[in-house]
Amino acid sequence: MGAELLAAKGINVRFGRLQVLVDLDLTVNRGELLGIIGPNGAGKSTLLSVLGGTTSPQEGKILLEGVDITSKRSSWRSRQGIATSYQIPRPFLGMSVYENALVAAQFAGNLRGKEAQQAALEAISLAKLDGLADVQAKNLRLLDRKRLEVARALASKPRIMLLDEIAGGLTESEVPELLDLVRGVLDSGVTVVWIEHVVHALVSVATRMVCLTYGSILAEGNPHDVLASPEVRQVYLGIEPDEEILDVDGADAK
Ligand SMILES: Nc1ncnc2c1ncn2[C@@H]1O[C@H](COP(=O)(O)OP(=O)(O)OP(=O)(O)O)[C@@H](O)[C@H]1O
Repeated sequence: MGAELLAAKGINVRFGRLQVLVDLDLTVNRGELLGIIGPNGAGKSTLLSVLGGTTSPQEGKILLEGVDITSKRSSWRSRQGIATSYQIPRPFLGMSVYENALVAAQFAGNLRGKEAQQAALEAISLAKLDGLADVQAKNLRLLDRKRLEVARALASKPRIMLLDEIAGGLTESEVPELLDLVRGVLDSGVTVVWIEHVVHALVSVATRMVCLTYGSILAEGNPHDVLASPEVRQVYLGIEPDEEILDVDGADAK
């Protein structure tokens, strides 16, 4: 089996007259954590939704292990192991953590009976929510809702997980806990694609990084090399090539 798990080939997406993805090629390799960064409006979420099947490209193909799945809906893709976790956690608020994971196992993962129950329990355990299994989702703090969102994706027994800005809204002290969770997902054998504006978080776990701008790939490779490249510094971080980085996270760098 080759390294390529999921691939986008020659993807073009237009919303009316706005071209959001331009002849985009992207490969996701088995076992990697591919981080995707880029300025607002670069097309990152659109790319993730094209991979997950909620947006159809006007041109191009999506391949899963070399098989063309471009015409397949997101529900079909989730049953084939492509799970998506969105920026805003949206569990069923009136259901418990366990019930939410179970529903995901049944509907996203197409699992039944004991197998679904087992998948839900394993997902809850990996997401470190064991002690909260009976708590209603509406009573969880934000970090635990994020955990639940990852648990719901895990319960479908995915091969690949697409994460869209899941660190958003967390405090600095909560981010390391989320990183531990994502590392755990990766260590369990799930390939991860993670879009994130919290770059320092992403760079600490990503095994490869892509910087997107105006719907095209500006740079890709080792995360530290990508962040250090003059093009990325200028376009994404707003730093001129000969300017020293004083405070990448602060307003001074903008
Ligand atoms: N369904 C849609 N209809 C019309 N325009 C859209 C739609 N979805 C996205 N866009 C536009 O496409 C462009 C790219 O959006 P996208 O959300 O993919 O960018 P992004 O890189 O994820 O941005 P951000 O970092 O701000 O989330 C934006 O100009 C956005 O307004």
